[in-house]
Amino acid sequence: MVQGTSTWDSLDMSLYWGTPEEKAQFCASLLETLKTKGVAKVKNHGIPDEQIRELFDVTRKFFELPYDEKMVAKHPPTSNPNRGYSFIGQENVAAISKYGKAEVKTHDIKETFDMGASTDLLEANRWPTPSTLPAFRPFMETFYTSAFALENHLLSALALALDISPSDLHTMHSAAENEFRILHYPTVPASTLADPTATRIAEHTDFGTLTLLFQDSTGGLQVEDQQHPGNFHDVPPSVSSDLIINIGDSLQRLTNDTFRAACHRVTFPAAVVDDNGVEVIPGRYSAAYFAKPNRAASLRPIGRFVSEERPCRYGDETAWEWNMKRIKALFPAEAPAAAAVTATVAPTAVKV
Ligand SMILES: O=C(O)CCC(=O)C(=O)O
Ligand SMILES: [Fe+2]
Repeated sequence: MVQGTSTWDSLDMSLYWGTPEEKAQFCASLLETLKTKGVAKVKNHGIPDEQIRELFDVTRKFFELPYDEKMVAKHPPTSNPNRGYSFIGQENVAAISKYGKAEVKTHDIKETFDMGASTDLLEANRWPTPSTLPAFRPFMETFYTSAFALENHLLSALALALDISPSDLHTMHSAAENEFRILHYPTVPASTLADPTATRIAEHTDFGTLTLLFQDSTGGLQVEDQQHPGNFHDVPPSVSSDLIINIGDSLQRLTNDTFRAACHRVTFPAAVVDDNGVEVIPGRYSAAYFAKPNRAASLRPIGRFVSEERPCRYGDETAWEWNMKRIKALFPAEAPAAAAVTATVAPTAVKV
């Protein structure tokens, strides 16, 4: 596979809150970028820089907690409910690469924490002991709310550009049955690069509508070129407050392939020499908010995207059925012993 760079100019979302002409201009460029690339970078999206700085601060503090404390909020050994802390090796995305058909089975070296809406009655969130990190839960809940508001603006922007009713998309996403995940890819010895099965996160598409992603300045995120499949381009970490938007499977289905889900992965950046003169691959933090249709919503393509020339390509599956099908394989039956994998982890400084 070819690796390369690509131009990633950030779209300026302040236009969305400007004059009707400016708004139309932003919506059209968002549509065009997502239609051709499956990914867009956006600045001035309304989530304040200060809140994003705090996001990375809270993320680092959570992952720096002792292992036993993170395990107070532990994710179940199965994919569902997708809530809580997953230790390194617990979830392996290679299992769902190319919809489960990937030839090379890599293993992800990452730890994650997943949560849903505090109003979600089906799946409760799992938190560390409140006294250990008092600011964690309130911050994460507040950020979830900010991300939901931004999701709704982005849905409106796409609806406007597509000339469909924004309220249809809003109704389909009204329950905020989304997931918010923070990720830590730990610092590892440079010798890890010699293992071809080691990676940060294997290539995959996300399952929902849109993913709103923030990354620190370490680098390693890559996305497949939709015009030249098989080629992956770096998504350079310009400013950590820049939002990266990915199209997910559900929006591909709802729009009958007008948008195509962005296949992406996280690879290792170049090794550096640390303060002790040891060659290491620097650690990385990121945060991903997965906006999803309501569980009960059908992913059958919206009528406007179906015509005689473009017959309906997808059936009447609900968002929940699709999610469960995709998520099922993520947690291998035999995850490696947690103690062994955490032993290699050194703290990662946030580089925003
Ligand atoms: O860490 C990243 O930048 C990407 C994470 C990701 O793709 C995911 O969790 O689905
Ligand atoms: Fe992803």
